[in-house]
Amino acid sequence: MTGNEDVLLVHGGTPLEGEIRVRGAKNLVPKAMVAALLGGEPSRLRNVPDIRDVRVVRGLLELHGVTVRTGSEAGELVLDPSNVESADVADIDAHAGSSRIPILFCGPLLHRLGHAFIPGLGGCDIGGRPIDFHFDVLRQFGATIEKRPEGQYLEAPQRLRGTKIKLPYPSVGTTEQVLLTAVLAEGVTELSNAAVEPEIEDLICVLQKMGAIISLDTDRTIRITGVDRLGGYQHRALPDRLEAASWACAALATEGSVYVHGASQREMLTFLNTYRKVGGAFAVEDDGIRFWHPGGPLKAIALETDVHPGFQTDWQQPLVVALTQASGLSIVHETVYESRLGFTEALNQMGAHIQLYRECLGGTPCRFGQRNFLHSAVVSGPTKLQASELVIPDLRGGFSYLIAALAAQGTSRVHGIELINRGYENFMEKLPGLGAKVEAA
Ligand SMILES: CC(=O)N[C@H]1[C@@H](OP(=O)(O)OP(=O)(O)OC[C@H]2O[C@@H](n3ccc(=O)[nH]c3=O)[C@H](O)[C@@H]2O)O[C@H](CO)[C@@H](O)[C@@H]1O
Ligand SMILES: C=C(OP(=O)(O)O)C(=O)O
Repeated sequence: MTGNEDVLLVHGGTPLEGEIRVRGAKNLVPKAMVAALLGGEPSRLRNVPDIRDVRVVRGLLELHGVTVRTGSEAGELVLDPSNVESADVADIDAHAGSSRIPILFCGPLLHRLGHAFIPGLGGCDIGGRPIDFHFDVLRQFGATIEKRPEGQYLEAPQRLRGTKIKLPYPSVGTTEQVLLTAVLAEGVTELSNAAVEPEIEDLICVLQKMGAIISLDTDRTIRITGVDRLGGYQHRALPDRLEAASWACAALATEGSVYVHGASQREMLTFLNTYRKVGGAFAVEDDGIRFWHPGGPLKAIALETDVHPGFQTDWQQPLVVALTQASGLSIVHETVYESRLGFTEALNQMGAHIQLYRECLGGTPCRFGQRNFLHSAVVSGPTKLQASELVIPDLRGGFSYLIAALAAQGTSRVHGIELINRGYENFMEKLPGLGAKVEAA
């Protein structure tokens, strides 16, 4: 790409047609990389996408003394944690604000070194995103935490001990925090009201391969029996169901057809049901899923985001773009993040009719109902979208703006596209491969 690397001109109005491949999940791969810190031997992770969150975690692991090299297969990483004890982490401040993953280094570093320093977190600005649950559970394991201006300093005065925890909300990150800490803690940990996203199950598989003992009950309870030592693992990361859904929405909104190699039905059941209700068509094949607009009007729906197995919040933003093309009034109730609908303002500038509400418009009152957050939307469609000047606010919002620009009439200027690299591998190559007319500004 030449010109301004961070601004993309999108000439809209052409359906996306063709094939792309999704690889390992952004929400699993960096965590499986962190898990390698717990092992006494090297680990091998396959199906690793080339995205910024992976590069950030690789840098952090290397800083902590883990040798990371590419394996013989494309997308394979070999992670060797033998030198963690002798690493010099003086430069850790440079990693502040890079992603949400550093918080998950706490348990592994406390086990290995007895202390950990966690720089300020990054990640999408879609709500307050506190980390109070993380610190509450780490204290329960026996860690002490000191807030410093540059980050958080943690110590484990003695070996961490298994404990009984009930999460106030099934937080994905906190569930992973508990898993990565409990596996080497002394005794049994019982975690109730845990998150059970497919990426968490895959992390459990990684840890079991390393020698951990973990059971998952049907009532969101996870039990972990701590062991004294873990080995390495060999694992192929589950595919990115969030990226797959984003391309599915792009096919629908542009009236095109996209075959997503690597997409897996099992982890996308809820998305696929919703896609069908909106009027999208799909065919599940051995190696992936084909998504297309079958012609005729799309249908308005009522949608509530939720923890798994509900409708994943990261699917919401791309689907909203497709809903601007559906006939009638769609209702969207975002119950996971309080500020994940702000991206709709730019869609309205493009001609969409989306009204935000503070009330819980879905069937279920959520945590945000009485708290003044614009977390429900009514999307009135269909509306013709016109090109616009767009500034990317966050990862999924950014991909959603690309979809809107591709569906719109005219040429949009999309600023901040670098943010999309955090979770969408090679999207700048995938787009022209699907017939999208895009160029650097
Ligand atoms: C890197 C990664 O995997 N990111 C995913 C992960 O984010 P992440 O792990 O950050 O999300 P959580 O599930 O923890 O957050 C869910 C809710 O819990 C709240 N909360 C969380 C922790 C805490 O200490 N206190 C607290 O109040 C959050 O503000 C939010 O309202 O799960 C989200 C929900 O599926 C996804 O949208 C993100 O893509
Ligand atoms: C919110 C997301 O990610 P993160 O937690 O990394 O900010 C996302 O993937 O949409």
